[in-house]
Amino acid sequence: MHAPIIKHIRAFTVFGGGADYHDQGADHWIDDHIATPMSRYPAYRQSRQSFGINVLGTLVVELETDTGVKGFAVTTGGEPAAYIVEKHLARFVEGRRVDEIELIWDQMFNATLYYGRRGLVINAISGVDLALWDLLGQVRQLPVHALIGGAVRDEQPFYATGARPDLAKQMGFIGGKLAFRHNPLQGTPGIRTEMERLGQMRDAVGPDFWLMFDCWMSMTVDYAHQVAVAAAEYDLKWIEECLPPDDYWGYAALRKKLPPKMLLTTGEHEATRWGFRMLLEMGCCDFIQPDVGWCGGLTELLKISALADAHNTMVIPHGSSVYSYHFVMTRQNSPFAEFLMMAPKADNVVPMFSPMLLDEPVPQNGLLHISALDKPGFGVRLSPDLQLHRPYER
Ligand SMILES: C[C@H](O)[C@H](O)[C@@H](O)[C@@H](O)C(=O)O
Ligand SMILES: [Mg+2]
Repeated sequence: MHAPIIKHIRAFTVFGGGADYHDQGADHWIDDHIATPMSRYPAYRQSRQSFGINVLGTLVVELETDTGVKGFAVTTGGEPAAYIVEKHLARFVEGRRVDEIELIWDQMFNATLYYGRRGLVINAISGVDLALWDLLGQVRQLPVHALIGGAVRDEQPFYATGARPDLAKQMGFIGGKLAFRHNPLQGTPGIRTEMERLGQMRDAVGPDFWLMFDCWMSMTVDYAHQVAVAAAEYDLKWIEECLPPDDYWGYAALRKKLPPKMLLTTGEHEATRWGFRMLLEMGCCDFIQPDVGWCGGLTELLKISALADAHNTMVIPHGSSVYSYHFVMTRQNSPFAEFLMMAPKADNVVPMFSPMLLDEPVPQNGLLHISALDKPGFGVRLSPDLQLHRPYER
């Protein structure tokens, strides 16, 4: 069968939620005193937007074939990522067949190796890769999960990340992940305050509902160890991304001295199979959490997943809407997934990349059924109401 040729790739930017989901309005739980590596500076403790967490905005990558079929994807990256797509990556995409995804990925990665390897460049490559998978699904009229081996389960359970694990339990989620809000400089008093919150949540949700802390790269090994020891009393299930992504040695040391049963997780700011090989081979964590929009896209996540499986390690992707839902449905070592509560008070379920995607599915009673992912590609459409800007039009 003749595979259509990709005639155009276009890179747009847009602000206001969506893939850059930290780009929210005021009074949102996701920007309320959450500890970060910048928390050592009091001026940057109240709001992550104050130090620029939402400075990039969303990158929208659109592909169009010579037969007029379109595919798209969104990720974090904004205008600098759009520059990389239009000025550098486009030459490896335009003129290729829609089914040359591996070849395109290899050329994009190796052509940017001298300045890429992780971060923004890999975000841009991820955006192109996800758009390629969406386009292939549109051309073949198949959902992405059917292109990568098919579902291994009928429905997928989710835990919820947000300020209200007590409400998440009522909504049917299997666990609740709280954002940690104190940093090492706030010492024991800060830990005490967090344990009061954790204890109240444990009382509210009972003994079996999972409770976790997300620490967003904000701690030292010693402080993370103190937090873990204190949180063991409340049966914290895992402590997440407590150290900077490059501190593989710190993660390995911390993991050796965590309380029994408590898991150590990380990976959302790691990239490519090589970065995750470091995490796996150095024994940094109990399971990995790649973001499919930041780690290299679906093509790379499939490689990362196989490597993790060989290490008997689960892959629980960082919340990334439909771009990870299709993936987790097809992997035995991804038995549950994350859902980020994007309602400002974390008190109801709204689509994660709202308001950018039409037909974006959400878990119902904490579960996503495979039938919710039956449309071609990733099964979503770009909202026509978006103010798209193409900064580097060719
Ligand atoms: C809730 C965390 O602070 C981050 O905002 C979140 O994006 C990420 O770390 C997560 O695991 O969901
Ligand atoms: Mg996290």
